[in-house]
Amino acid sequence: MSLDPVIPTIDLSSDSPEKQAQVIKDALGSVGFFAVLNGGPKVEDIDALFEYSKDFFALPMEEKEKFLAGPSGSGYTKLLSQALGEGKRDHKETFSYGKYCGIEEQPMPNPFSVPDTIALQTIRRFYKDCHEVSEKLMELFAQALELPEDHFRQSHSFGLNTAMSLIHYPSLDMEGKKQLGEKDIRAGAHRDWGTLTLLFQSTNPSLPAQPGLEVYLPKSAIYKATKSSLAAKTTLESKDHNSASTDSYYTIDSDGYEWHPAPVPPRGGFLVNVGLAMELWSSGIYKATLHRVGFPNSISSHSETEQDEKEEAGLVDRYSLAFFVQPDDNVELNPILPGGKIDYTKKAITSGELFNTKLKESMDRSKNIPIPDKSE
Ligand SMILES: O=C(O)CCC(=O)C(=O)O
Ligand SMILES: [Fe+2]
Repeated sequence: MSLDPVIPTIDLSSDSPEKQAQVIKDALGSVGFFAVLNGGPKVEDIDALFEYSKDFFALPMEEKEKFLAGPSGSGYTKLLSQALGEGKRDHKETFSYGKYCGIEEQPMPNPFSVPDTIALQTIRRFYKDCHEVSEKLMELFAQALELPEDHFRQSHSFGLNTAMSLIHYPSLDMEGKKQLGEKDIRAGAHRDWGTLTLLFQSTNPSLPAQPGLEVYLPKSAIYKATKSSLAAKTTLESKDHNSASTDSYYTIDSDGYEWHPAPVPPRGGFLVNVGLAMELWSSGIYKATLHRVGFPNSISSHSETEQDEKEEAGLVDRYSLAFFVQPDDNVELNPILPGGKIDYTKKAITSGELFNTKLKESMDRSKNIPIPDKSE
């Protein structure tokens, strides 16, 4: 079963490993994203973490500020303090768990701060399950390139560089919606930096998933994969291509790329994409694809219920959870030569150098973007 004609799906419980590796190879060689079903963390843990996330972000600012992220990025990051893409700050706040300071030592907010509580057990189990399924995926990444199965996996120590991030994209009220600027964005267009990212959305009925993630793809990849390409093309061409870049799913630019809406996997499923470290490591065979989270379109007259209308108008908060897998700092990202051998002859960039370069770039970028004052 595929959730989307363009972004393929693997089923970890029923597809053979050969099929999984083949689907992954095709997906990462073209669109850079795929969906995973029936593997990974427990559904109840995913549901619980989204509840904790909602409670944490609802706390007063002075509480959240007690956990402000330091240089490692672990902890709380305020609304509009990051700019993943060019030109605008991201309309999101995050709480990042793990990376550098170690998951055992990190100061944690309630209810994670009390030893041996269910909350702490849940977040630790979730982190461990994500790590384990990432290891399995890295084995498949290697298998698909006919490399030894531990080629990528062995460079990722448990709990060291990998971080999970609770992400909250607050809703806008009607006034905020009216003031939405052309470039306003929930997460600016970017490529991830690491090996791979697992992306979860809440499918807990009490906190419904929100669309908004879009992947920037060559039209050829989309048309090849879409069975009724003619029907798709008609839809695309009927859009106003000059409208704001964050404004629509399927925006086409002059290079023949489109923003393709990512599917929301069903309960327990998640999306996977690769970052720049994996792109370098695989000599570009696996693609780190540009993606972003936009505000939904303006209110549609087709909305059936008040809730639909609010969702479409961006009046509902969006929560997501990302597990960013990053190789250990000293790992050299030696690329693969044609024929499958690894090129050890040149000094390759290390994972730590790559991460620090990207971190500095994003910090410099956000410093140069003024904080918007919507009251003006
Ligand atoms: O929230 C999402 O769906 C995507 C977030 C993302 O791409 C990121 O934080 O790197
Ligand atoms: Fe991302």
